[in-house]
Amino acid sequence: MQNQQKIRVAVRVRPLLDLEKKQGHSNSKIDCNGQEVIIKEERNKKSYKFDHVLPETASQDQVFKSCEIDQLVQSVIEGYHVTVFAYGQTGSGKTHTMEGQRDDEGVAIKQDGIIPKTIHSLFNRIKQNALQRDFSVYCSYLQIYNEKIYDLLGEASKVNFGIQTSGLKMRWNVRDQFVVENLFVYQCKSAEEVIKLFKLGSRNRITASHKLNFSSSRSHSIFEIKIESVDLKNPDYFITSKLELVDLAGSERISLTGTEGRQAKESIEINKSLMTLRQVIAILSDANNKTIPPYRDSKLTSLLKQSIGGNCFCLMIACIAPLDSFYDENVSTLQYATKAAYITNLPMKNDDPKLKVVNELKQQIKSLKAELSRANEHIESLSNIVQKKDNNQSLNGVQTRSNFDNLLKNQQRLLEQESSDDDVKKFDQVQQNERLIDSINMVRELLFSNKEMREREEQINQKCEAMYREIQFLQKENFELRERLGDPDSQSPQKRPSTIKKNTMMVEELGFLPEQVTQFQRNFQKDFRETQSKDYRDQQMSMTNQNIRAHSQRTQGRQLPLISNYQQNFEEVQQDEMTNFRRRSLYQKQFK
Ligand SMILES: Nc1ncnc2c1ncn2[C@@H]1O[C@H](COP(=O)(O)OP(=O)(O)OP(=O)(O)O)[C@@H](O)[C@H]1O
Repeated sequence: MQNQQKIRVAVRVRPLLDLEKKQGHSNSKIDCNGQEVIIKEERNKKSYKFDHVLPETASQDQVFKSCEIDQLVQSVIEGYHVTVFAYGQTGSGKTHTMEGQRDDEGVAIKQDGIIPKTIHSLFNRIKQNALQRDFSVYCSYLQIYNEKIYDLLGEASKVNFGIQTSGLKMRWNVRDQFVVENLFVYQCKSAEEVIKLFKLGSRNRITASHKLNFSSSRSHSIFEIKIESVDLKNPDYFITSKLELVDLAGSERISLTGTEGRQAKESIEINKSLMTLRQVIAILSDANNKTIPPYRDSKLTSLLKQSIGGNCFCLMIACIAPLDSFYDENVSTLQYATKAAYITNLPMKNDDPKLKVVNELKQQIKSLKAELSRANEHIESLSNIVQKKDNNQSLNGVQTRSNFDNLLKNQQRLLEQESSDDDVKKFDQVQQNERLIDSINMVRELLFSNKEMREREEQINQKCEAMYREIQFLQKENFELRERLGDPDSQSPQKRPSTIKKNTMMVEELGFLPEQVTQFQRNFQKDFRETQSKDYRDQQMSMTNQNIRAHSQRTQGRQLPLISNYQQNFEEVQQDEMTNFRRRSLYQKQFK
């Protein structure tokens, strides 16, 4: 098929770290030769080929260029979904490749990785296309930790992480497949804004130290950038696409990482979800295997369903490290990377779903019109037969559907005045007339239901637009509220919560004017500086978090009924289509 695309696979070998060199390790195990990776063990030598091979000397820039990520960004601009994910064992360099080099807090600060480079590339492309299309960019960031989903940009932070134990819910949606409910989505105007959010989320991501990695990610993370664009010349042409940048937690053997207690439990969960991912890859890569891939067995595979074996352009970056102890895991990584390269995706342009429904309905109306004109012709020929048979009756050319009533009357008259001489002839005539009357009624019903469908379509379009406006309004409201609350993200953790608490109370509960709020803020900050009590700050912090959570639930909760309304309407239209279809088949049967 024309649009089929294999998952592209790149392998990156990380260099030995200083500490590893000091410990006496050397890289005699892995060689890169063009598109080939050769991995050696004693006398064994295994060789694997990939789309891109990045040796240990490859810089972050070279990785970005060799993997042709700029082209993927262009695909997103054109309306295709794109996923880039890093895979490999713990400590193999996934986070370094995706984010860059981390500081002690786990935030990438040096050697920008794929994510920041991609964000810059995206905004450059948006600039280049700004004269043709109007773009809106939205971001969200989540982590899957111990098989639960947490919002890295919402109220889930390291500070109150323990409170959000139940995680966010995942919901099945016919169009987008699995979606996470109540995930914070931010509209961003510049690359800097997106990067700021990304860094904030990364800081909230859970990391821990173990024997193989000083700053090991304990969760899978998905940073999603959604792009909507409208053609400036043709505002009806609306496309939406998403770019998912995924940094998986690394598979790990507890015997090597030396993890215990909570970390050991994390290892088990990480390995379980990666096992499901491997199963999905193995099934999809084997054309003879007809088993249904077990996407639903883990949150990770559910959320990556569209990316692996779905409708996205997908790039997998398999990371390996040149250490003896990594040999088995490296071989396993290379084997799954080889399998992934066999998986076929079917990237599709994501035109506006609203537009799609409208086009489908237009198509349906067109085919109903064609059927109707065929029915008219049929009626006309039947009328001619009837006319010929009854010389005393003149039907005066029943030709179009506007003459249905005349036809009906004439046929009834015909029935009443039928000569009684020939009983057999009369019986035929009666039957024919009955059929004719039935068909006319049926055509009428079809016309009527067509009209109803058009009205319904119009209503749905209006509802869609209203809902869309409402969602945008809510997002804007959320964003503004956060900003008004003193941009908690840019403040130090000690200062942030109490300011938020004060602002939240003022704005939400008391309903002060903005100038009053600003004055209160100033007073409060002064009060706060004078208040040295740590207990007081802790108490304020927890109250603030509760307020933000309550507000977020309230605003996001308002979107759900709208969405369910929309779904209900959509189902009703589908029901109507079914009824129409049945009517048409009945009608066709009648004339066979
Ligand atoms: N290409 C590279 N050049 C220099 N240092 C690297 C490179 N790749 C990885 N590193 C270093 O190796 C260490 C482990 O890398 P990283 O944290 O990215 O591994 P990971 O695969 O994300 O591990 P985990 O799954 O445990 O999170 C880090 O100190 C990182 O800075």
